[in-house]
Amino acid sequence: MSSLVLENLSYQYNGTPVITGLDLVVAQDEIVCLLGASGCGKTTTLKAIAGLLATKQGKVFIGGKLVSDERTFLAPEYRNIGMMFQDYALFPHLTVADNIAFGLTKMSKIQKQQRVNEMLELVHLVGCEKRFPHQLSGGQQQRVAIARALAYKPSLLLLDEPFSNIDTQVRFELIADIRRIIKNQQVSAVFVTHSKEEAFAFADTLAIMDCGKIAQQGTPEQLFNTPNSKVVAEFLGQGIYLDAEALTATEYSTAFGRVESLLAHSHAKRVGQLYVRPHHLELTPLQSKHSSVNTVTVLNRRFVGSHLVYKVMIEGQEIDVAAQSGQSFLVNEDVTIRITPHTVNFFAE
Ligand SMILES: Nc1ncnc2c1ncn2[C@@H]1O[C@H](COP(=O)(O)OP(=O)(O)OP(=O)(O)O)[C@@H](O)[C@H]1O
Repeated sequence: MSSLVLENLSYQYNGTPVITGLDLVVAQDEIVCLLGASGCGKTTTLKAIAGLLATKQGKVFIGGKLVSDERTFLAPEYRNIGMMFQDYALFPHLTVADNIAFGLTKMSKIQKQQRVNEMLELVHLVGCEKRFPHQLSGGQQQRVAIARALAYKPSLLLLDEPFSNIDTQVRFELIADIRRIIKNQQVSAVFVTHSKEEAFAFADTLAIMDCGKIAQQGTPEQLFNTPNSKVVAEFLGQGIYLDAEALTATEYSTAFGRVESLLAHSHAKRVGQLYVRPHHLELTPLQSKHSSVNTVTVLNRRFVGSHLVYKVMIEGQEIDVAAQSGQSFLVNEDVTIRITPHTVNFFAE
């Protein structure tokens, strides 16, 4: 059974549509990340799932139970969800232990103590139970927040930008840690972030939002390699578009020569654009002194530790291309560019 199902969900703020017929399925124990441009409706979707706002159009099912439709509205406290929202920070006047125990209203004192101890162990904060939030680091505070959200064993966890206040140096360690904790508790989660890197590190699947709907849902690899639309491709890639014509199921003609696809595609329309990412491009020393279609000029070079990155201009669009090992080009040097065989993203016009 799915942990969460949103069916044709819509919501408007003062007559302005924000969510428009959104469908989403979250499987048991799955961590799904809602990603999308600022203002596309991610937090609104999370609030609708939580019951922090009432959606009258569409259905919300949590653990198979209908919690919201045009006639039904179950208040947040009856939805069996744990929340880790930025606005739901820790209570500053309560100790770590009391923060974790806050939602455990139906338990005896001994049961509460046991559960708090279990949670402290889970989040590696044994010994910190008497401290107050201001006596903890940002990462430790987030661990208390996740312990509090998980303490009453919710079936679904909702996380809104939980890592945005954490220093980048420790952020990815914390993400790995919290992912481990969630997986250990076998709970499903919906997570909202602006950051692709956080989403890749934390989620099992990504759901890219656009125009109030889910444009595509899948694993990071699926979305990265086979985006179903330009919106998804652009959201995950730093690529450029090249005019192209599909010659066969695996071959395309561009101004930069023929491009081979490692995956066959069927095409209803042959004319369109290829979305080409930096790692599909290869620079080599100029093969001929006479300028050819495959010649570009190095605009800029940048050392990034393990290799050099060159900025070049292709059909009026700038793109960064990583150098092959041992290669070195100068700024203003003309070089030959090649599009290597890859799983092409072709969008017909
Ligand atoms: N209480 C409100 N009243 C009116 N409009 C609102 C309200 N809350 C949000 N909005 C608008 O609804 C749209 C979606 O907001 P939402 O916060 O869901 O977006 P988001 O994708 O989470 O954005 P961000 O990534 O910037 O946090 C935005 O245009 C926002 O200005």
